[in-house]
Amino acid sequence: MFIVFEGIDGVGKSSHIRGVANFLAEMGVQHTCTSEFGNLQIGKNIRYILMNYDLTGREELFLINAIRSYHSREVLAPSIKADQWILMDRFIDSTWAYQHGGKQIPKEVVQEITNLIDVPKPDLVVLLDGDSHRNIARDKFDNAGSEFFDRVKESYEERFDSRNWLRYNTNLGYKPVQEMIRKDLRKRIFQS
Ligand SMILES: Nc1ncnc2c1ncn2[C@@H]1O[C@H](COP(=O)(O)OP(=O)(O)O)[C@@H](O)[C@H]1O
Ligand SMILES: Cc1cn([C@H]2C[C@H](O)[C@@H](COP(=O)(O)OP(=O)(O)O)O2)c(=O)[nH]c1=O
Repeated sequence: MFIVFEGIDGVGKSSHIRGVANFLAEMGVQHTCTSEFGNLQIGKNIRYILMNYDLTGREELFLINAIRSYHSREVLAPSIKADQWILMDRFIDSTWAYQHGGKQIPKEVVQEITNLIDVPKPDLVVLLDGDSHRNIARDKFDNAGSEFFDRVKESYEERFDSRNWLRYNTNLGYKPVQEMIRKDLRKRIFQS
């Protein structure tokens, strides 16, 4: 089961991934937690570039897809082969939300670049929808202002697919949302 957590910066993705990882450990489900910008050193370097250089949306798109392809080969493919559950912090829908929605790169351009790389499709996307809990003035994306984030949120809405997306209102607080996520995943554990 390949699960991706999506949502704006500071909405609680890392916290909920940690919670779900603990839950899977309790249930005896083999799993791995990963993200393109956080797992491998090369990804951390790319994140540094993204956060500290004034890149155009297209430049970001190329960089992100390069690391996406590499991370997929190095982390996703072996985990899938080993039949592990994957909990991933952001994936392709972040690119739709940030580079298409936020930075307003046309759909066709995002689609064309995305088509060039071969990556697995998530079984489930967990969309965390609510306010950011991060000190907003901290980084470049936050400085881009609330209109940027409104467009990011709108793009997530456009991408929402009721077939394999679940949405949670994080403004209800961490604990109730984590409980809802666990309840929904429990069904899937017993199905698999
Ligand atoms: N529901 C919540 N209420 C209050 N603070 C929260 C909540 N969820 C997360 N946080 C805090 O907000 C910050 C950002 O959360 P994090 O999980 O890192 O978000 P993301 O991975 O989406 O950027 C962390 O300091 C975290 O402890
Ligand atoms: C994966 C991805 C992230 N990003 C952005 C979202 C974040 O602002 C930034 C860093 O990602 P990340 O480290 O996941 O941020 P956070 O923990 O704050 O949610 O990169 C894109 O613009 N496009 C993408 O495809």
